[in-house]
Amino acid sequence: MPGSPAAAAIRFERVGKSFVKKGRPVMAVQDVTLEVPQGSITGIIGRSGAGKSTLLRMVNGLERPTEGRVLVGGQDVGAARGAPLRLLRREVGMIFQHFNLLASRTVRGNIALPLEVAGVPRAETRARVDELIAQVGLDALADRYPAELSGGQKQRVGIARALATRPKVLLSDEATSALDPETTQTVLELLGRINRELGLTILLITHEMAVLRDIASHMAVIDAGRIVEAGATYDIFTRPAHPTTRSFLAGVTGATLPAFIAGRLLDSRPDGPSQQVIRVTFAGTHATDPMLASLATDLGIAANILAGAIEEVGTRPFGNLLIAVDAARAEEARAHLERHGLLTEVLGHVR
Ligand SMILES: Nc1ncnc2c1ncn2[C@@H]1O[C@H](COP(=O)(O)OP(=O)(O)OP(=O)(O)O)[C@@H](O)[C@H]1O
Repeated sequence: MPGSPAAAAIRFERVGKSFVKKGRPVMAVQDVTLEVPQGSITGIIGRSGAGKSTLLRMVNGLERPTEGRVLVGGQDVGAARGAPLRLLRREVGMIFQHFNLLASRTVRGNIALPLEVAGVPRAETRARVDELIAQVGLDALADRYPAELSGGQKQRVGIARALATRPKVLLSDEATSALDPETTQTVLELLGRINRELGLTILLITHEMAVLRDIASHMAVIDAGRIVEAGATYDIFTRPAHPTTRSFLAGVTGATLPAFIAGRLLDSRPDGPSQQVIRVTFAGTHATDPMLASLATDLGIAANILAGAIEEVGTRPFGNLLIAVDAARAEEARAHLERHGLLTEVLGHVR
């Protein structure tokens, strides 16, 4: 049941976290209420310093909230101490941007580490490590040292190590930020497969919208410590409500304004004849052509197409079309498009 504690793998309840920095209090996280659905891949996006790491570190008890609670599997992480906290931490694996591998240990040795710490018998550890190595596709590299591995291979070791204690939740702190685009894709695919096959809930933080587009079913946008927008990734990509979300999206949606228009774009309508530049977004596979044709035949409004692209969020398509119409008729045109289920956003005006 959505909204019930049982459906959430992680719940943030009015969470706040303040630090003292140079003698002054800094609110890193403020009044965050958020549910991470069981079995989801949920992404939190924000700029540098927005509070992403702090939020993530409260999930495994590396930081404690100064207000509110963080619940993992219904248990209050901030209130746990000693043995119960250690048990909770075993339920929460974590992977890092810079992998955090021990240089002195082989792939096998790194993956075995959390099992050794947990006091798992040697034979059992060995069998489990073999299983993990196969799971992340590192069979040929089991006896190599981190210095002999590529970034993508190191992150696979990080993932295997994080999975060793069979956690219910995996936290990912910018896990692909240090990787090239191709390697990023292979690591994201691995995370997607683990999520599906093990039913593992993944909570990731990123500053890249493309990461969310490719693997997150749910997402939240954090700005200056506060969640400004949260929901299903597809809904947010197709109907972004907050300016911060829109500015993140501007970089990843396929349709961008041609430079010769972007350079001339005015915020408000100038005096004299002008055109309004509009972004039209359509979800699903609806074609916009008939809509533009009907703009012309029904209303006699001609639209100039400036750019267009079909995007995919997960496996669901949505389209983006940038058009310019006579500013005097623009309101009518947008109302017509909206009536037919398309979303419109005014980007500006050109003379
Ligand atoms: N241990 C700490 N002591 C003092 N201030 C801190 C501490 N940890 C974080 N902060 C401050 O809290 C705010 C949020 O930091 P946080 O690292 O959570 O942001 P972030 O979104 O993860 O940024 P980045 O992407 O750069 O890592 C920043 O102003 C940061 O300086």
